[in-house]
Amino acid sequence: MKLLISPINPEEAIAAYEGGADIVDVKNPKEGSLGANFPWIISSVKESINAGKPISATIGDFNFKPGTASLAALGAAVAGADYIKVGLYDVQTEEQALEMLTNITKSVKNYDPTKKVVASGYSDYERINSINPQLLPAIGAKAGVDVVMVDTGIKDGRSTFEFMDEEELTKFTSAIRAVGLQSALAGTLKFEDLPVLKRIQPDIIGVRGMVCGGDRTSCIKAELVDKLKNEM
Ligand SMILES: O=C[C@H](O)COP(=O)(O)O
Repeated sequence: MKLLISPINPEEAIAAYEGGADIVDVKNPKEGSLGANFPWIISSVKESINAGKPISATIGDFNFKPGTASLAALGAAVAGADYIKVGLYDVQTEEQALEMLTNITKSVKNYDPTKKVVASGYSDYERINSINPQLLPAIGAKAGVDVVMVDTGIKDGRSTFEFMDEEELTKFTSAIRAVGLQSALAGTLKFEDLPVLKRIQPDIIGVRGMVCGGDRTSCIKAELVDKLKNEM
């Protein structure tokens, strides 16, 4: 399993990097679960770790706006992100998800085919009226994305494990593997979730709150990233 850590600025990115993060994921929690940060923050995070690890950037919790999302995705790629992550938040149907992901992927890969697109659904999809993430492996494969993920849409302390149990998450990651893509799990993961995460074996786990000491509005601590990396 690779470890994706979500800093909000270069200082936190250095802590994530020094603690041993495999992917440094720039986001802006003030604008939502997968809130987008500014292009200059993405670039400065990349510089701060001297491009020592891949950079990921979230482009937002999107509604059905394929054009806006494609332009945002290109912006993140130009700013230096190696992984471009989109949240299918106010997207309800398979047709909408496919149109979003196909155009985002085209926009990113036309610019640089080595960049990776991450399609994120939400484990708490029922409370935000979003698409069921179990539909995303097939849609993601059709659209040409690289990674399919789940996170929580509402950051109120409830974990992905409260909305999807081990069996559902195993089904999700197996379906992703079966179509040749990588899987990522996130959403208020905790140290005590590590045994079940090791059984599920996603390719990537994504965290913030866990390495801030439990409060995601606090800051990332290198020693907690290091502890997590060791326990993984
Ligand atoms: O991509 C990962 C998210 O930032 C997870 O954040 P969280 O662990 O605070 O839910």
